[in-house]
Amino acid sequence: MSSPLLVGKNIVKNFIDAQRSVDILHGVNINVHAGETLAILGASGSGKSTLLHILGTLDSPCSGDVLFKGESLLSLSKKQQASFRNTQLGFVYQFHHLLPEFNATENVAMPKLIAGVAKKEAYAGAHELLERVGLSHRLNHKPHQMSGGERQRVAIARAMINKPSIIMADEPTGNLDNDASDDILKLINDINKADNTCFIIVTHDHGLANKMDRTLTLVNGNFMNEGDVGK
Ligand SMILES: Nc1ncnc2c1ncn2[C@@H]1O[C@H](COP(=O)(O)OP(=O)(O)OP(=O)(O)O)[C@@H](O)[C@H]1O
Repeated sequence: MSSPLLVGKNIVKNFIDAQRSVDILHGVNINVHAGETLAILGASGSGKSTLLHILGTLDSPCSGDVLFKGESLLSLSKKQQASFRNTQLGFVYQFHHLLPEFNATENVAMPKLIAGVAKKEAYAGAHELLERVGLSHRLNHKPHQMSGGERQRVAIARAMINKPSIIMADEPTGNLDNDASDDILKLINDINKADNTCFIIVTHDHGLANKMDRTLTLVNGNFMNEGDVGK
């Protein structure tokens, strides 16, 4: 078995709530392999989003470590973590988080512009991806001029623009009807097969989860099937 791309090691997370410590993650271990699709399930409040944020360096654990290709991400400076996120990760959220005043092309190009790529090249890349997600007729539309499913496809195109090895998605179909959810699922599978992009998806949607290579369920701060180390 190849060594994992991303490892969460003994991740512990507590929040202080009304002066009382609330334990969310109790030493979670997870190995994620290049090119796999993984769903994280669990009841509301079980810590799925918290774990995803920790794996994506958007939040810090109280103890434990996160390794990417064997290197600790927690020992990086905030600036290095931001650069890691920009180049290696893509994020997709339930409510797309597109910038409302920018059109689809500009939203998709944004991570490239932030990485210092010239506008012409960034926009060309954005057009190519928007075409790939079936939105070549929506290049100049702003988020409010698009349907929920279209907005989510723009968010996926934005997550792909810097060719990340991992896309992390938090309830990517949470706000969509069945047809739009099926389109997103198909898109995720197409991208995974074509580019070998790994997907880590937090979801309540068992239909979506069951189409992933692997599902892990958080219960009482740990995975029910802990020890499952992936393909
Ligand atoms: N910044 C914070 N301060 C205090 N408590 C927090 C904070 N962030 C999350 N929590 C708590 O941690 C628990 C886990 O939250 P999290 O959002 O990770 O759960 P989840 O499994 O993703 O839930 P859902 O499925 O409802 O989105 C919740 O009880 C939440 O209230």
